[in-house]
Amino acid sequence: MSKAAVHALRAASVGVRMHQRWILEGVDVAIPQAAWTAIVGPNGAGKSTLLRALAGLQPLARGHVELLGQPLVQWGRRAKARQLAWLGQGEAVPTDLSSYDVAMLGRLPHQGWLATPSTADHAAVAQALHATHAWAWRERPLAQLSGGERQRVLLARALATQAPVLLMDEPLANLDPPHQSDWMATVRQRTAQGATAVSVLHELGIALQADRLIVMQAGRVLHQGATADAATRAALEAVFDHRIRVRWMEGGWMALLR
Ligand SMILES: Nc1ncnc2c1ncn2[C@@H]1O[C@H](COP(=O)(O)OP(=O)(O)OP(=O)(O)O)[C@@H](O)[C@H]1O
Repeated sequence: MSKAAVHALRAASVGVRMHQRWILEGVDVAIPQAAWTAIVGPNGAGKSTLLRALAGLQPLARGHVELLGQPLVQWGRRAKARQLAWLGQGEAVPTDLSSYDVAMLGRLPHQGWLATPSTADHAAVAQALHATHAWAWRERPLAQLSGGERQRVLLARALATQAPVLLMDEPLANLDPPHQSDWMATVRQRTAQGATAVSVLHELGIALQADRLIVMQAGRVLHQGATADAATRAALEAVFDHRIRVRWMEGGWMALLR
């Protein structure tokens, strides 16, 4: 198979059960490389669970997931951590660590046991903290930052990994509009360089800027496809009971509340 045909991630017949309930059922998704895919849908649709399943963080009752053409379960822990960076929701992070050291945690998969960070590690951390505009407070502990500032440091940690696949669950939580825009620019820049980004988003105006959407409803994938396709935008309106309208305005697709 050519490299271009290998998906960054693929889920086949994935089912997740929790407390005697199917949370995901019969989920098939194919996520192409070098593109930004947004996972959208109402509360409780299973978006975070799908993202966790794609990251190998969610035990599956059925089906399997492949990362870059190889079953996820066959990847070694460190090898997987170098390929796949994760930004979760409300993650427990030691808040006494400085922002710089938190971002450096993203370099762990590249470092040997007890090795001091290399020049490449420091360069990756500096680049990531600049990209999220968090460099100015690199010496401050996470505990002393606001919610949005903390989120930008956690995003820097994920970016510092420099993994080809980046999974982000509600990455815009607490970010003000300029920093949402910066996040989008960073994602576009990374995907232009060949990386793959997958993000769970509630901000539909931003999700509509993604290359592709996975539209979820009640534990199933209702639709997946290019944002440019009318069928994808119709699925988005349908999954929210037509309480939103997607319209072309000022050179882009916008979601308007009804
Ligand atoms: N630990 C758990 N035990 C039982 N049910 C769970 C658990 N975690 C999530 N669920 C249920 O699984 C379903 C999907 O949850 P998930 O967090 O994936 O949805 P989501 O689409 O990300 O929602 P939201 O938009 O509200 O963040 C929900 O009905 C939720 O109540």
